[in-house]
Amino acid sequence: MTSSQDNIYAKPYQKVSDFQFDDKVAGVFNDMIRRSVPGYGQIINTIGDLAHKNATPNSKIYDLGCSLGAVTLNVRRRLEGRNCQIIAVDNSESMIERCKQNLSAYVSETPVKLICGDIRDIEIEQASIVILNFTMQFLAPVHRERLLKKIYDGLLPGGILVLSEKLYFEQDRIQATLDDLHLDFKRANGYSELEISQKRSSLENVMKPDTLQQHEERIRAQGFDQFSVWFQCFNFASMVAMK
Ligand SMILES: C[S@@+](CC[C@H](N)C(=O)[O-])C[C@H]1O[C@@H](n2cnc3c(N)ncnc32)[C@H](O)[C@@H]1O
Ligand SMILES: O=C(O)C(=O)C[C@]1(C(=O)O)C=C[C@@H](O)C=C1
Repeated sequence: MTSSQDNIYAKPYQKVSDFQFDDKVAGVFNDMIRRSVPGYGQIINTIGDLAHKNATPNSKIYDLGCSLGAVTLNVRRRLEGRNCQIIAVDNSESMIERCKQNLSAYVSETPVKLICGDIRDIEIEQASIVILNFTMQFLAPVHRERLLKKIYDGLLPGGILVLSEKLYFEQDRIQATLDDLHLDFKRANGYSELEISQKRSSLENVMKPDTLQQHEERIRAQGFDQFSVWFQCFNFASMVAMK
């Protein structure tokens, strides 16, 4: 997957506008997410492993908030001979356009239905796996419970949800420490203090992280039988929930 280097926040802005998944972001997104989210590459690969182990024959797999298709591409390679279909959804036209190109670069027997739309509006059915990889954090908190309920209802018995999110911690020293380690990760990946602070301002109104406890309680409240964090680095985690 090609991507230019992210220098969107490198020059000073008088007023930083709210973060959007527009054409500018889509053009650098692969670089941006790899330099911003610790463990991103490992999470993508492991979602492929989870798909390989859990996708049942003739079922559907949903990649909600698919961006450039990193999850879909990895999962698609791991579904050999199972007659599955992947449904990949994003409401950013720029992301969907690029995702389409990325998917067409490889041949696969598994069909992908690419939908440009809101994940709150799409139907989920016959699913063995639903993946929300750093997407739900961008949905206003009031919409999160209904989305999880819809996912639970659309999963087949034994189906799984993979949910990756940035976390917030109520213990103030833990929050400050993990946040600082995350910022060091960004610094080590070449982001300047200006880039870090302007990106932070732009995300403030649009990305609202929950605590791990909020995630677990809300997920279990929908009926999921089993829940665990399977990956965490600083304030980024990936969870798995089983129906
Ligand atoms: C951080 S990115 C996800 C990264 C991607 N899953 C990956 O693993 O590379 C969040 C994506 O969710 C999409 N998104 C945010 N809210 C959405 C919504 N309500 N409906 C559909 N897509 C949404 C954004 O356009 C963006 O592409
Ligand atoms: O929290 C941050 O500082 C981030 O940059 C995180 C994050 C994310 O978790 O999705 C935010 C926006 C971009 O999509 C890439 C990374």
